[in-house]
Amino acid sequence: MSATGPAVLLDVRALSKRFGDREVLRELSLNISAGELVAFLGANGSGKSTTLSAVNGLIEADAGDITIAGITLNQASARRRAEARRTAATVFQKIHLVGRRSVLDNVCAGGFSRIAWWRSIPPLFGRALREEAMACLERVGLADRAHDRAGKLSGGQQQRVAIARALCQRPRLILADEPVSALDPHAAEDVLALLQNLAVEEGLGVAAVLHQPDLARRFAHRIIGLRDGRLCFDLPTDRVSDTQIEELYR
Ligand SMILES: Nc1ncnc2c1ncn2[C@@H]1O[C@H](COP(=O)(O)OP(=O)(O)OP(=O)(O)O)[C@@H](O)[C@H]1O
Repeated sequence: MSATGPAVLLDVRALSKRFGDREVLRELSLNISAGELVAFLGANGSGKSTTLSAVNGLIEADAGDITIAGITLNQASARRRAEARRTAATVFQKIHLVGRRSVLDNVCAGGFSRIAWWRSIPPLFGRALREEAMACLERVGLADRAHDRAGKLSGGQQQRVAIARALCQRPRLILADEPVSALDPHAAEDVLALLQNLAVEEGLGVAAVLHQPDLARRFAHRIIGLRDGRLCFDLPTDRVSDTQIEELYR
């Protein structure tokens, strides 16, 4: 925390993106600070995933600036850009674990950017990486499943493993794109409670695209509402009215 408040980990300014003749993001500006979970709500096609994809580098925006942990991507050297991108770890709805490998091996994959390529084969993972991966599993409450095959775990547990893998990247920011859409209500609550805890207890910034306004209300500190690629509102959760949320989906 600086003298002026929590560190801004993500600052997006006037981000615009077109796919063909369709304007998907229209001068979108927002930020996320350390210690907060920010939910993104909006109807299908409103630009939520495109926003996160521009931040994590899966797509390139047409205009605007993205600053991650103080590094403005389009002004930085390739090395600094890579450093900024490592600071932001992404968790997807589709979990993409290697089901036949152990939970621990899957989590180790989060640390691959820090190790020599020839060490990224499970028998060659170093002890330090395995210990760090185990610590990440402890943070998500799954250390006791470290040696099980990942494919044996429930959907909710697998998403927690994916979060542990993201943590093994040593991020300051987690970008979660529909992290609970494939989960039952109980597992969804567990995953959001975990993401909230990582924000509050560990000071990470968390951006979570959600399709469940009720979960956003319960777990997010702030809600950003998008409609047709524009910001509709960006408010602390307790100041968002039901009408504002309904209007997003009309
Ligand atoms: N790679 C792409 N090529 C062409 N159009 C795309 C591409 N990615 C997204 N779009 C379009 O951009 C618009 C915004 O998509 P985006 O996935 O960001 O919306 P969203 O708010 O996340 O929606 P959803 O809730 O359905 O996931 C949609 O109309 C989508 O079809």
